[in-house]
This record gives sequence, C-alpha cells and structure tokens, in this order.
Amino acid sequence: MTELHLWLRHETRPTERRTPIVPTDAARLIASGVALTVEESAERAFPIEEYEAVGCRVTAPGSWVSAPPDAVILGLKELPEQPHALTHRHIYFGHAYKSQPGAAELLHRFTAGGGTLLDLEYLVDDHGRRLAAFGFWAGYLGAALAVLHHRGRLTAPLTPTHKEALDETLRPAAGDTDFTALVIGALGRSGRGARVAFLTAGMEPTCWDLAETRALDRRALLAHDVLVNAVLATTPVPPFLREQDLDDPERRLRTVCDVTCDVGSPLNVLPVYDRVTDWAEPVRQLRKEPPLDLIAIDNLPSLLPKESSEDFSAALTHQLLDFHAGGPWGRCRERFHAAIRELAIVEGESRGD
Ligand SMILES: NC(=O)c1ccc[n+]([C@@H]2O[C@H](COP(=O)([O-])OP(=O)(O)OC[C@H]3O[C@@H](n4cnc5c(N)ncnc54)[C@H](O)[C@@H]3O)[C@@H](O)[C@H]2O)c1
Repeated sequence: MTELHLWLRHETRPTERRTPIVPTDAARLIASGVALTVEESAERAFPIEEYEAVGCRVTAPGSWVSAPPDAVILGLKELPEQPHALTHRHIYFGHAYKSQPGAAELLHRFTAGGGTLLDLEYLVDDHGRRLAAFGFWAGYLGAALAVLHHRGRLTAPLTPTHKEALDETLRPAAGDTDFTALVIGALGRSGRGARVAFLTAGMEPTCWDLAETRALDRRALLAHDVLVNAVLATTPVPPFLREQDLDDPERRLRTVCDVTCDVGSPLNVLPVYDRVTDWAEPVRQLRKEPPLDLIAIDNLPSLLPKESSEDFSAALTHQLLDFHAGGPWGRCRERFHAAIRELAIVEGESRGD
C-alpha cells in the first residue's frame, strides 16, 4: 500500500488531447491505495466521468497550484507560466536538461519554490532504457503520413483520429502504384511503429539500424522512394542526407518523414531543413526538381491521443505503483539536482565568479 497522492492536471496546449493516466489505469492506482485527483479538461481524449466512476476526485482545470504540498502533480507537456515559483513535485516532460529554449527559466522556477522536476524522459531502468515513451506511435504516424502523402491522399490540416480510421486510409487502394521505403532506426520504438504502419499500408520497408549505417551507403538510401528517419542520435555521425544529395539528378527519394526532428542540433542526421512542419501544413517542399517533400512534425503521437495515451499510461502506471525514493524515481530526482548544480556552475561562470 503506497501513500501517494497524485494530481492529474489539465494540459494547457489546446492541441494536446493525450493524458499520462487513462481511466482504467486510474482504477488500478486507486485499488492499490493511491489517492488520485483529476482536473477536468475539455481537451482530454477520456471523459472526466470515466475517472470519477473509478473513484477519482474531480477538480477544476489548473487547480494544482493550490494542491496540498505532498501531492505529486502529473502531466505531459509544459506548465502554464504562472505561478512563477513551483513548490510541488512535478512529473512531466520538462525539456530542461539540454539547454533548450526556456530551460534555465524553468529550473529557476523550481529552485524559487523548492519543488522538484521528475522528468519523464529520464525515467529509465538500470541500463538507461526509457520506461515510458510515446515512440511507437510517433513512428507509426510518421510512416503513415509519409505513405498517405506519397500516395496523394494526405489532407491538411491534420486532426486527431483513431487507429481504425487511420488504418482504413492506409490500406492500398486500386490505382496505387508500388514504391519502396526505408526506415532508419528500425530497431527502436519509433522504428518498430514505422514498420508496422508500412505493413498496414501493404508494404515491407527496408530496415536499417546502427549496423547498416556504420558505413553509410548513401546511393542505396537515395534509391528508395520514401525515407522515415527514426534514429535517436547520441553521438554525431555523418549526415544521412546533405544538400548535394537533394540536387542529385539520380535521386529516387521523393518523401522524407523525419520523426527525430533534431533541427538545429549538432546531432542532426538530416541537416537539410531548418524548421519543423506542423498539423496545419504538414508537408514542405525541399526541392522542386527532382521533387523532394519533407514531413517533420514534433508532436506526432498527439494525432492518435487515445491509443498513444493507453500505451504510455500502462507503462507509467507500472512505475507509479512502485513510487519510492530509490530506483527509477530516485534517478529522476538525481538528474534534476544535477541539472540545478550545472545551471549554478554555468551562471557562476558567466558572471565571472
Ligand atoms: N516527432 C515526434 O512526435 C516524436 C515523438 C517521440 C519520439 N520522437 C523522436 O524519435 C526518435 C526515436 O525515438 P525512440 O523512442 O524510437 O528511440 P529508441 O532509442 O527506441 O530507438 C532509436 C533507434 O535508433 C537507432 N540509432 C541510433 N543512432 C543510429 C544511427 N546512427 N544509425 C542507425 N540507427 C541509429 C538505435 O540503435 C535505436 O534502435 C528520438 O529522436 C525521439 O526524440 C519524436
């Protein structure tokens, strides 16, 4: 029996319909003794009544700011800008440890209030493997959008949907011509999702992972019609595509979906574009002749909010049922304290202390 009080907050992003805990897992948590408060949310893909029915306490959106001090606030994406000082423990994707824009400001908010960030990206097992992630659905959607675009069936703006409806559009139709596809990072979560989507679309992609890119065969890469990049780069490697490859008249490649979206990072393996695309305009033309179109959307799983939430929630619930000071949560806490120390050093140096 754990004495955890979780507070599931409403997401402030208007397009965010996902949630880290779905009602069936809320029931599991409550059955194990967790107190669960859930904020109402018009956007969440799961109605509040389903949480209420399994014993959650329901409260107003944004009321976490006055939650009891021992409550652990749970969400996915960014916190609102107010209040400035963060006093609680917060579980969510803070994007604050890689010098991202706004990272230092966020860490200052935590130090100002004495709160703690338990960043979901850093919830890892003893081998450093992520314990809860949305990667599979990112890859699934990335490949699905690439197929639909390549077949001339992608309509914008994109809106959240269900897997059955998406799969219906993915299945090959009369008049569709065959094409070849390559998934790089094929052994990872996103890569596996991409492979499953291609199979649903009636095709078997070429699959590359670390072993196949060690001595990169760019000619073979450019000989595919569609590329889905799903790598998680941790060290710089030679780029998969360069500007001169885009101008290569022999290039067969026509559609690129960059699930990785590492734009501007020194680890970017596709340094041939400078900004992501979005739901309103999912596709950008990188070259007219020979044509090359890019899809680089950084919130792909939100397009299948129900399925991606269900998977994520199952994995996270498993960890929340074992919420204690050590293990994966202890590592999250240590990572947070390390980030605070690094920030103090960097700011000390920049002041010339
Ligand atoms: N666009 C989105 O909405 C979205 C959502 C979730 C994740 N992502 C991104 O997708 C990427 C993959 O995430 P994941 O959860 O699948 O990671 P993962 O760790 O499960 O898989 C990454 C795979 O890439 C492979 N890889 C790494 N470097 C490689 C290289 N040089 N050549 C070939 N393969 C290489 C690894 O071996 C691994 O199999 C990450 O960059 C992540 O940030 C994007």
